[in-house]
Amino acid sequence: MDRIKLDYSKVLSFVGEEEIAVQREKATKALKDLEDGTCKGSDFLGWLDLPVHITDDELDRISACANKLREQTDVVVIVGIGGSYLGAKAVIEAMSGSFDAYSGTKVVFAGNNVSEDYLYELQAFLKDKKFGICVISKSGTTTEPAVAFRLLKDQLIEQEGITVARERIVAITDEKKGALRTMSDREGYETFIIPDNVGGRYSVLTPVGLLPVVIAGFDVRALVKGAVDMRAYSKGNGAELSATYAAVRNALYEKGYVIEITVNFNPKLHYVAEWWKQLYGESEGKENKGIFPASVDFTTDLHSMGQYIQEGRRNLFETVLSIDKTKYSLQVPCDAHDLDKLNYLAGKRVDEVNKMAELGTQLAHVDGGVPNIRVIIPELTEYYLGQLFYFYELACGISGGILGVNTFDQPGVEAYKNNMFMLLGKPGYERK
Ligand SMILES: O=P(O)(O)OC[C@H]1O[C@H](O)[C@H](O)[C@@H](O)[C@@H]1O
Repeated sequence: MDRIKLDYSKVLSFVGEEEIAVQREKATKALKDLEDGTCKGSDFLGWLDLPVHITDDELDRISACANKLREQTDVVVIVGIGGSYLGAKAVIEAMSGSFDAYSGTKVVFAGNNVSEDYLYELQAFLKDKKFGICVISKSGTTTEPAVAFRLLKDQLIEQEGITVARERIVAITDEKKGALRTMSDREGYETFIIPDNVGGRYSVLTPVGLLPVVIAGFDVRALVKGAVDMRAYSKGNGAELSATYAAVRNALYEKGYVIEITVNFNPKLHYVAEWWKQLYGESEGKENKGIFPASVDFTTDLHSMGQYIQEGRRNLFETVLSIDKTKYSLQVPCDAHDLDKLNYLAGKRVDEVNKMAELGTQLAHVDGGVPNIRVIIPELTEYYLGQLFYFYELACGISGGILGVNTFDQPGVEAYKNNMFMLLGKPGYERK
């Protein structure tokens, strides 16, 4: 098997190797603190060895539950928000055919917003369908999934009766605490546990990510294997991969490049970037510090955001998720009249056009003052996604350590919740 690679040659005209070396030294220390369990937030380091500890028995149980739901239903609604949906969504979007949604997919998502129209339309879509619910919440008390779950549970009971509804609901939550745990125990739902020492945004390789991926029909064992291999690699010299990414981005940050845009040239990676945004945004954005994580889909956004990136304020850098090999092959056809003047491309692979767009964009943006990192992914498969997740998780742990923050908490997320609870009249929040 190949491995994902990093190319940071196109940052070297913006930061010198000696500046990166300073950050590299900090990265080495941050990595050691992670491995020794002496970093800030060390109660949440369960993700470090998580892939290695996933047993065949656990995967069998996940598969059995997923297969049962697949057999009994036409649609499964994955209810969750933030870390309780983005990892699964990232894998499912990356692995699904682009038009699967139109031919009837097995998995839909809810509980990641409180849009009345979205929920209404979802309920209308599920009417008269055989559906199941996979409700995911580590805390078991998050408002968005709780509201969606209440609505969907009622609908399921109404459509199927209480006994069938109970069989079609699976909950992924804390082992002991939270409203979802209490409800699951009381109703007798099948449950899977999110370990205490794994935070939501680091939970993609727990049942939180794994169960929905199997429900959607993808190869979870390959996903785990990719992460296991990356973990094994990072125990030796391979830690360089994550440490280097962390060091380079911090060297750029020190020079005023405070926005990192993750770029893809394949729309299937859109939600990988969304997952990455939560991972880095919640981990680093605190104490008035941190790189702001943004993302764009190219070439689509070259026709909109491209202008700003090329010529706007020079405080951003790009990290391109570059896929080496496409799954399929398609050539630009020759046209006898050539009215569109495209015959110069005739016979070329569409991917060659895409690759030249990628290279052309990189050169233009570097010329325009935007440092460029490339994360090279051999192929878009579950295996390499597993590698990519672990690479980014480890790099985030290191990067937060370099920055000096507690990478594993998210105290700032509570502020809006408290206001919303007060405004909605939740008991106990009046005085706030
Ligand atoms: O899994 P839950 O407890 O429902 O949390 C879902 C998400 O919402 C929270 O507010 C946090 O900001 C996220 O880190 C978390 O992933």
